[in-house]
Amino acid sequence: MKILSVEQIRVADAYTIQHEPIASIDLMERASRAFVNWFCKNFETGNFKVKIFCGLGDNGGDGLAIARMLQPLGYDMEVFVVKYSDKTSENFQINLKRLERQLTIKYIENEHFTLHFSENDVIIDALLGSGLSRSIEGLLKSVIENINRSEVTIISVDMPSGLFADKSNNSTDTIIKAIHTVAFQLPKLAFMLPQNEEFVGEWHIVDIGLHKDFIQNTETRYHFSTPKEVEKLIKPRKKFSHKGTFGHALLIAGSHGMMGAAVLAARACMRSGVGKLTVHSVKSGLPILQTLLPEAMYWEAWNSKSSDFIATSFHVDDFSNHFQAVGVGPGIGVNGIIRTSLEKLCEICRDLAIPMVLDADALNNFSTEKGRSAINKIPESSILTPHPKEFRNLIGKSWKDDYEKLDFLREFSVRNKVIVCLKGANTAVALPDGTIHFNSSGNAGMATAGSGDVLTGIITALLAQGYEPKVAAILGVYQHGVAGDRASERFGMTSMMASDIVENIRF
Ligand SMILES: NC(=O)C1=CN([C@@H]2O[C@H](COP(=O)(O)OP(=O)(O)OC[C@H]3O[C@@H](n4cnc5c(N)ncnc54)[C@H](OP(=O)(O)O)[C@@H]3O)[C@@H](O)[C@H]2O)[C@@H](O)CC1
Ligand SMILES: [K+]
Repeated sequence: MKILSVEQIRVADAYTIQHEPIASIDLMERASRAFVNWFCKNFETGNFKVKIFCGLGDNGGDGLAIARMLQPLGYDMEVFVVKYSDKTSENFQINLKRLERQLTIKYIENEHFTLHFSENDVIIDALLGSGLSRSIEGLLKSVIENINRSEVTIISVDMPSGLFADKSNNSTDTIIKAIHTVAFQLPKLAFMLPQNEEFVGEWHIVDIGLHKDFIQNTETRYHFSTPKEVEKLIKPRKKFSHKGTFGHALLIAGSHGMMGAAVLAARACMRSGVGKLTVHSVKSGLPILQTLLPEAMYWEAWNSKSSDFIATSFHVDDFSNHFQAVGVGPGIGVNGIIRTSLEKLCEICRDLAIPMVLDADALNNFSTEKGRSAINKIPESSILTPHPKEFRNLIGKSWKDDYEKLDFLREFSVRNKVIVCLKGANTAVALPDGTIHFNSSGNAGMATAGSGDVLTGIITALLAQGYEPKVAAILGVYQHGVAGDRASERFGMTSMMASDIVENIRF
């Protein structure tokens, strides 16, 4: 699903009006109806009051139409219009007249207002939507502060009022803190970013019938990977396939005391459909791995200078005609010898066109001063899976906000021609073509030790099975999240562990 900018949505709106064709006020009616349908499904009538706060633009117009539609359905309504300006939109005016025939509207015109909220109230926020052009001040600010203090359920129409859809707010800005945001047609970039979580709450999309041709033909750098879109990427298994069909993966993981990382990645790899798996790790890991994962083969770090970590001088002959994918990093440790091994490994994979996943310590080894100058050795189209701190170390600089983080992410991915999965809620998968794809699955319970190792295993398995790197990254991140969601259903977010994620992988 595309994420369009405010400007693009405005054009989509105009295009729909012209080409469907539909009158602007009727499109507003359709949008409001879509909101009402969502609302009725989620909030049955009962012992509560719905308090709608309307601004003076089209978001306010939506609010007035919503009030008109909800009242006959049995909701106890109270409608407030905040008169912060003399300017109103035409659709607002039309809907004001329509509603005045049905309900008494209360006006908030100056700072001398008092609002009373009771516990069960539900507030619908239709003060400002995508037309926000500056930080909120004055009367609107006072009203929003009052609403936020109420601690009742707040539902925002299209946008939490005061939040910019595709750029950063100032840290001191006044913004509605919604529990739910019901957005029209497409999500906004702001919804994807951790910094906005407290304002957006849980977000939902309702279809308002914006013109499909326009959306299809509009270019955007941001996408939200919906379950439907991603699940289509899974290749069905054919009846006459054999283990060779699904590739042989090599996982380079673990060190003395860090064998759990290797086990998690390896188990996830096997659960994700790889034909054969070899794990390359330290000698002391052999009994651990062979006991916990008899399905995998073991390749001992054969000339390591220390038995504690992998420091193999990789040789091309060990790879050619052997492996279809290499995943490297979980628990391997960081030092100059390991980095040299990694550089050699990158060289071999590049020469033999073996796709790679680099995670955790593989990335940390490229995050030292010397390491950073060797980043160009990572083969094109490799998949890197850092969490934000690893990414910060990799690029050697911090970002001032989540928007700048996305810029750095895109820059890094385009410059190095690699795919970067920046882990977090809505993991952002940055492709070398400059696009960023946000993931839709997963939960906060996945922020637990070993969760990243599981992802490495999943993506490595997909690469070995011949999935294109960008598909492997988007699909792998999604399936990892789905497995995490299943694990949290069973154990709860607090109690789930990375091995529960592995056991819930299902392709
Ligand atoms: N997209 C679609 O297809 C559809 C969209 N629809 C709806 O339209 C909404 C967008 O409507 P909109 O453009 O009228 O913007 P909205 O946010 O209501 O207010 C703009 C007004 O507020 C003003 N203003 C701005 N910032 C301000 C501030 N800080 N403090 C005070 N004032 C401020 C601004 O004034 P100005 O910047 O010009 O001075 C202008 O007068 C969208 O979110 C959705 O709900 C649906 O109805 C149908 C389909
Ligand atoms: K709003």
